[in-house]
Amino acid sequence: MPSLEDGEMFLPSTPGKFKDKSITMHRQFYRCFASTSTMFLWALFLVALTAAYLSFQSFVDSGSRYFSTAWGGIQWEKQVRASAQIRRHNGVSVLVTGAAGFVGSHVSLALKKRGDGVVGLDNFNSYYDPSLKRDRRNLLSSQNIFVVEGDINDARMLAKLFEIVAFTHLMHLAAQAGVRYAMENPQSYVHSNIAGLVTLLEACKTADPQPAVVWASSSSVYGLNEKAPFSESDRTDRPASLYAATKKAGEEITHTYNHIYGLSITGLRFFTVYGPWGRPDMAYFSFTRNILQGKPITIYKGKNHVDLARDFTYIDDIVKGCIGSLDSAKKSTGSGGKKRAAAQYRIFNLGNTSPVTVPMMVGILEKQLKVKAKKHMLEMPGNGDVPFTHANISSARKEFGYKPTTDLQTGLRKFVRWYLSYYGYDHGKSVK
Ligand SMILES: O=C(O)[C@H]1O[C@H](OP(=O)(O)OP(=O)(O)OC[C@H]2O[C@@H](n3ccc(=O)[nH]c3=O)[C@H](O)[C@@H]2O)[C@H](O)[C@@H](O)[C@@H]1O
Repeated sequence: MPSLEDGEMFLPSTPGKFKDKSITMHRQFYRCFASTSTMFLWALFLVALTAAYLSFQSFVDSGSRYFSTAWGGIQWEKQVRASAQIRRHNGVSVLVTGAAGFVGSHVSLALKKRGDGVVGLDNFNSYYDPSLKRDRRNLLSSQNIFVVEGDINDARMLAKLFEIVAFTHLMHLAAQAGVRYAMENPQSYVHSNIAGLVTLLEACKTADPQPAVVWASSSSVYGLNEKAPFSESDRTDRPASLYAATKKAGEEITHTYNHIYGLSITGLRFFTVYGPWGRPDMAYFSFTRNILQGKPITIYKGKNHVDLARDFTYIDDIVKGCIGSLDSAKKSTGSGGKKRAAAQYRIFNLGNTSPVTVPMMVGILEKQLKVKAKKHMLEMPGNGDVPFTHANISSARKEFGYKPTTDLQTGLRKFVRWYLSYYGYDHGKSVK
């Protein structure tokens, strides 16, 4: 291939009578021109290279800003180590993601209480009032549990945590929750429940030792399943919401990490967990707030005016299920990112086994609050809801003796007592 330096290519193909002199002049001119162009091209190339480098740097910087720089440093490492310290014989050290969340905070406290090492991780996002998350965090720190402020998508931060502490277990409870919000902000589900999960599993796979992973799936994976009660072997390939689809995807994703890298995996399908320090986006919580504020509540009705029903499960029962799963989990089998032997893969329903209709749940709240609700009935919109849930829990019972003991009436009484002590009985006017 001729190059720009090859002046010959610009010469006339048929030489004329002024050939000698003019050709020499032409050659000099074209040589000069050609070398200038080459230099120009090189300069352009260097400028482009520098620009690419600079924009990459700013991308990395903005990435770490996005993940917040609230982690790192000697003091931070000291807090992580202290929090991870095991204080009982045969204890475990657990990294709890979503530790400032509803289930995460309860599980963290229960583990710490029995002498296990616990390090929390939470990004304190604003899906619901972050001040409730901060208050849960304060509760945890009063029990010497340190909650790292960070995102499960931050691979560098995760690598650092696994470098500092040889976690025996990961209790992964961080997620974008909520069935209906998925229509408003679908990307947040992909960010936390898919991308975040993969980042976390990558960190677990390379950690040495690899932790055993216990994580929160959801009863929503049963989707349009009509066979009741729901068993783990029932169909889960017809999710009704994007939330459910990301949880189902999580079950498949964790399976691949189990299969390829030897991670021990236990997925827990939670059934509408409720209780003190709960999530304000859930129906029992927002209904309580609205009833106290004298505002109307919307109660969805299924097809043919059938009442919707949920297998509401009290938080203390869920905590027992989480700890039972953790204690019965076998070790991961991989090391150095390689599987050494087949590893355990389990999925359990953690429900209450006695569904209650939403109007009955409202009736219990009215009694506890001693206020009548202003009910607004609405046909269930096509927003991802399912008509009912009902757990078969025989697998969890057999494997680690899971046995829920709190009925909805008792559980809601405890919730209402907490709600009033936290927000006050002023019809929620000073709701945080
Ligand atoms: O167990 C699960 O898998 C899921 O349980 C809950 O999801 P959901 O059962 O929909 O809980 P709520 O949002 O509290 O709704 C409970 C019931 O109240 C109904 N509802 C909700 C809101 C409302 O304004 N009106 C109303 O009638 C819903 O249709 C549903 O039947 C959680 O929000 C999910 O994160 C969790 O994964």
